[in-house]
Amino acid sequence: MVLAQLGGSISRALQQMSNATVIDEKVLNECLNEITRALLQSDVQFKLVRDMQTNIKKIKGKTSVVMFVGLQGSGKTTTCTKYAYYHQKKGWKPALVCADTFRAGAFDQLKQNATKAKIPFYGSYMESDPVKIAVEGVETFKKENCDLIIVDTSGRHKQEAALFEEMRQVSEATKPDLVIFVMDSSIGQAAFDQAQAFKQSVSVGAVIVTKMDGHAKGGGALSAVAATKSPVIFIGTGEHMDEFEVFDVKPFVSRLLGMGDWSGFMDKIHEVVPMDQQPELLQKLSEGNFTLRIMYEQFQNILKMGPISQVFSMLPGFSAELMPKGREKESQAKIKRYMTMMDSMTNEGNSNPKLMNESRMMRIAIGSGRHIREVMEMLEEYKRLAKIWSKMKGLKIPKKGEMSALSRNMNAQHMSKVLPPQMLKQIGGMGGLQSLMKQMGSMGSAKDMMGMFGGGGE
Ligand SMILES: Nc1nc2c(ncn2[C@@H]2O[C@H](COP(=O)(O)OP(=O)(O)OP(=O)(O)O)[C@@H](O)[C@H]2O)c(=O)[nH]1
Repeated sequence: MVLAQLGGSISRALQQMSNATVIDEKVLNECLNEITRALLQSDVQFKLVRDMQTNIKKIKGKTSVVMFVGLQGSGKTTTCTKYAYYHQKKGWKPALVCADTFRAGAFDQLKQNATKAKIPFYGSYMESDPVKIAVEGVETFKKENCDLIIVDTSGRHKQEAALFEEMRQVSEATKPDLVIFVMDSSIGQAAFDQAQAFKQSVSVGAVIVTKMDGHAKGGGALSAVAATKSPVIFIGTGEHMDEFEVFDVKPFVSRLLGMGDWSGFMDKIHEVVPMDQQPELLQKLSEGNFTLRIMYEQFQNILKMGPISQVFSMLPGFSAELMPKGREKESQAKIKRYMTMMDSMTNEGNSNPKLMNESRMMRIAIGSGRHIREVMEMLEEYKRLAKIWSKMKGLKIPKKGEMSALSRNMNAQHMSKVLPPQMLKQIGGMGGLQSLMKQMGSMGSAKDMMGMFGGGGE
């Protein structure tokens, strides 16, 4: 098995496991068996593989201590609860410790969040020593057999010596398996220095970017990743407990580039559109040409492929608005109706929507036996889709099999143009950016393993 295949098999096995709602013995065994098979096929020594299996199983029963660090207001406390809640849903037994004695109200906030999520918490109104609270909290929850103990630490408005000293002491006393640096997506270029300062005090092993629901694109995350040499594992997308997503590099990069999820789009084209139609479709899209004909053909593909609900969501724009969930039948009928009107449009001799006027619309309506209102609705739908698909203009058409590498390279190239030069320099120029994105891309499936296997530190 070549290295790329081995990597693929392992990623798939990990991804399957991270998709599971509860990671129990069975899910873990399936994942390990899958990895074992791939390693053996790659001629890795049997003894090595067996030892790996045993070691991973041993670590699984161990309690993980995860310490959160970040500046005040970065969203640390909120993120601690989100992280705990996320893992609770996956079958973990998390607990929260509030070692933030600096901000009045921090304990109340954590207590309130934890109570809402039914997660045990520990803190004190009287004790002013964060190290003492952290140690007591971790010990208490270890005794209670919690397997994920999350320690929230103090923040400050800016990086200052007292904060870092406190963090260092808490870390030394609690010996976390993973330290997570929480950063606000809007900090921009300050991210590098900030993340580096934290990394110099404690061994940051992962980054979480908060407030991605706002206007900020989160470009600073790249600097934080470069400074801490650690992956982004989650993003915060709102104030609520479940507004928390596993980090996915493609939409993140697309957002940075302001292009929508077009690299995912390329993969989707390959899934949905028949092979022989792909080059022509991509060619037309790269010319910025989303015609009614293309819309018609994609409708045909969708209707042919069924079950419609699964296929639909694969093409950009064709999902939420055109076909709300649970109303597949209605949507299918709507598509057929649109197609009849489009047929009548072509029969009428001119299918250019730009040349549409009321009398033409009326003729199309009569020709297809529909109401003029429906013709207008269909044209509106066309405009909406054309707008989404017009983003594909200028797209380079990859050869078969080059998809991932190409989208990665293009992303890096595009990104090097939109990133502030100073940030690009910090990251290590174009070469640094490319390897950073590769690193980010390969993190996908490893992220859930981090807490689990106690990794993440240096
Ligand atoms: N919109 C949005 N708001 C968020 C997100 N994460 C946190 N917040 C909000 O950001 C504000 C600050 O969050 P906290 O969790 O209190 O910040 P903190 O970093 O713990 O602050 P200190 O405890 O003082 O260090 C709160 O109003 C949160 O509700 C997010 O992903 N999106």
